[in-house]
Amino acid sequence: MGGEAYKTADGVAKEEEVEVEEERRSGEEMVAVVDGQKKNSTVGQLPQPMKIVVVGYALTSKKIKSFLQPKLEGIARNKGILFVAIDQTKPLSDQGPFDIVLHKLSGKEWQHVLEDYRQTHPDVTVLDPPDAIQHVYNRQSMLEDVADLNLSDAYGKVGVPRQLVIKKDPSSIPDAVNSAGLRLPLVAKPLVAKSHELSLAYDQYSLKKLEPPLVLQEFINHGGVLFKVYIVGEAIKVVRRFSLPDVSKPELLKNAGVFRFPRVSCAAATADEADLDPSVAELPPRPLLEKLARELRRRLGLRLFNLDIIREHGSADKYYVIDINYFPGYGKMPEYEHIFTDFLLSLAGSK
Ligand SMILES: Nc1ncnc2c1ncn2[C@@H]1O[C@H](COP(=O)(O)OP(=O)(O)OP(=O)(O)O)[C@@H](O)[C@H]1O
Ligand SMILES: O=P(O)(O)O[C@H]1[C@H](O)[C@@H](O)[C@H](OP(=O)(O)O)[C@@H](OP(=O)(O)O)[C@H]1O
Ligand SMILES: [Mg+2]
Ligand SMILES: [Mg+2]
Repeated sequence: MGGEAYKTADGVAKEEEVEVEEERRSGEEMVAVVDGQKKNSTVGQLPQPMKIVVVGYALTSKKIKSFLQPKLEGIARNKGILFVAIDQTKPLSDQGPFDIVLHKLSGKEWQHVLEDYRQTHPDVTVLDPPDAIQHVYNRQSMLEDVADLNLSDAYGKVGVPRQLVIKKDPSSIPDAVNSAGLRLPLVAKPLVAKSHELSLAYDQYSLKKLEPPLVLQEFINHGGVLFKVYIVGEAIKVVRRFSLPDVSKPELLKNAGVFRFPRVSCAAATADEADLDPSVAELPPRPLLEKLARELRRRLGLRLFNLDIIREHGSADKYYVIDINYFPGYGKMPEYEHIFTDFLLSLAGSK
């Protein structure tokens, strides 16, 4: 467990209200000094000791840049959360002690390190368990839980596009697609979700040009806008993003071949301020998303992920989950600094 800190007498650190000029740390003890005085404002009351939550992180430099922004670190510090970089060249057990380990790194070796650490440190929350992350790093297993859930209620129906997995032999693809009865156009995605080389195939014979292992997914017209549903523990935020445009029947007949879209989703701009057809822009109903997120959190065993959801164009309530990402770009999620730090506090508090 981390050490203790003294915070405002009401125990709540409000970074907009108080400006922390200096923080003095001695060992694991942290004292917030505000306006030159220890923040112990309520006359006649002793300051409330507050635990420091120590979060060890193992992230790529790209992720550190997009996620661990100064604003997040500042808000975290004011709430008594300390982010500490994990040194991968040293044994994990010799570092810390941590309350939480936050990670997004690849490699079998790192997975084993974490699995061992979870066994020997059951009191530390590892965000998230490596095996649960592996499950969504494969585009076949990724959507299985959504399909099994088969969510359908008064607010809408949530499914997944029909898809086929091709492990090898590209020459077999046209027949495999035909036998499975998949409708063109098809989106081809690398089986390993960490790769983002997406293609759109307009005719059956061009499918031979694709490079397995991949999944072939039916393209669903959705008005060119998708919903990114960010999940942080129990919190949910939805944003709109521009997406691939609809493919009309004449266009499908007119075109042939495979069109490649490297990193298409990363290039996609926000559509939150765009002047859109209201039937396309309308966000999925909140109760539907709450139910979906709650179920997936449990089934996937993940607390940090996002869902890419599209609504079939012309339908009011038919939704498809097309992608699930572990520890996505939270830097693009509105208010993530507050949501994420509150989540970390809730984890520490629930122990
Ligand atoms: N089945 C589909 N129907 C229609 N459009 C799709 C479909 N699958 C993917 N797309 C489009 O292609 C984009 C990329 O697909 P997807 O989200 O699966 O890839 P990704 O590389 O995993 O993305 P991310 O960067 O979100 O991880 C989507 O954002 C969407 O615009
Ligand atoms: O938040 P969305 O739009 O879904 O996009 C994310 C991708 O899904 C993630 O895969 C990226 O993270 P990694 O580069 O760590 O895989 C992530 O990278 P980032 O955290 O550096 O922004 C994003 O590109
Ligand atoms: Mg995506
Ligand atoms: Mg993805």
